[in-house]
Amino acid sequence: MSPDTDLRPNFDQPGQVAHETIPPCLPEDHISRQPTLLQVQGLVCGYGGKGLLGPLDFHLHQGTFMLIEGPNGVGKSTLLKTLIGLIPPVSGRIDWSLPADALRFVPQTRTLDPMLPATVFDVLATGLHRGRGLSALRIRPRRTELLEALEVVGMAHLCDHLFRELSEGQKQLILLARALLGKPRLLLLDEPSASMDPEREAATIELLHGIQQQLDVTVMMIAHGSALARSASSRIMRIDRRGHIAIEECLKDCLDDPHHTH
Ligand SMILES: Nc1ncnc2c1ncn2[C@@H]1O[C@H](COP(=O)(O)OP(=O)(O)OP(=O)(O)O)[C@@H](O)[C@H]1O
Repeated sequence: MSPDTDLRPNFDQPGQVAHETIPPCLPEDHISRQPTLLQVQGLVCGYGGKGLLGPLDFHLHQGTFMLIEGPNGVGKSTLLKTLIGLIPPVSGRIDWSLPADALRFVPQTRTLDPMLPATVFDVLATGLHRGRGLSALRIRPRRTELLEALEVVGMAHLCDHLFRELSEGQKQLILLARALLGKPRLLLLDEPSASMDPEREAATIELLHGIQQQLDVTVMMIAHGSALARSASSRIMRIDRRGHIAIEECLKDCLDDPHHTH
């Protein structure tokens, strides 16, 4: 992130966070003129060769804020994990046109080891690891760099605390700070505000919206029924109980996309 760009929302004064909807600021035809970062064709996601979701066809332009909604258990997390290669697709194609290290995934905190003997600093430092194995762990992070990322989410005071002793909402903010290290071009977030109070949730979505608008970072985020998240979004993917998707364009610019409903 550019040090000149102050995206800090009102984390310190939660009572003053505005709850009005966030106006989409991009010009109407701006997004469809942006490069396509992701093209998905006939994708079926699932486990052990058995389909859970799909077939899905959609694309993602740079600069999009895409919200993914759907009932529990339909496969939203499975979809994100399949897109980033953590789960092999049952069938179909996933074509990224940006390097893997430009993507950052923010998992649900409940998927993490509750006994993890790491401080917030340690967890954040893993956001700088590149490559595989022990060589990836030998990185010596600069404390100031990590503190700057923590300041963006209002958590710098927790830098030396044990990660496992934080609240779930605080953990979510730490994982978000970790995702902001380096220069991500795409953030994939699995319910980043699930455990947050309304003020923190509003500040987090305001922060993500600011990152998307000012740094041209593309966002793909799972969230359950958040009106604020909807208002920040330029596309909403709804997954129904049969594993089918419908994509709503919140700006008129993408309506020429032949894959926009399924
Ligand atoms: N490793 C796995 N092996 C087999 N099945 C799995 C695995 N992980 C998840 N599932 C199953 O896949 C289905 C979809 O799970 P997933 O977590 O993707 O749903 P979701 O839509 O993200 O749900 P929620 O909104 O509750 O987070 C669930 O029935 C789940 O039990």
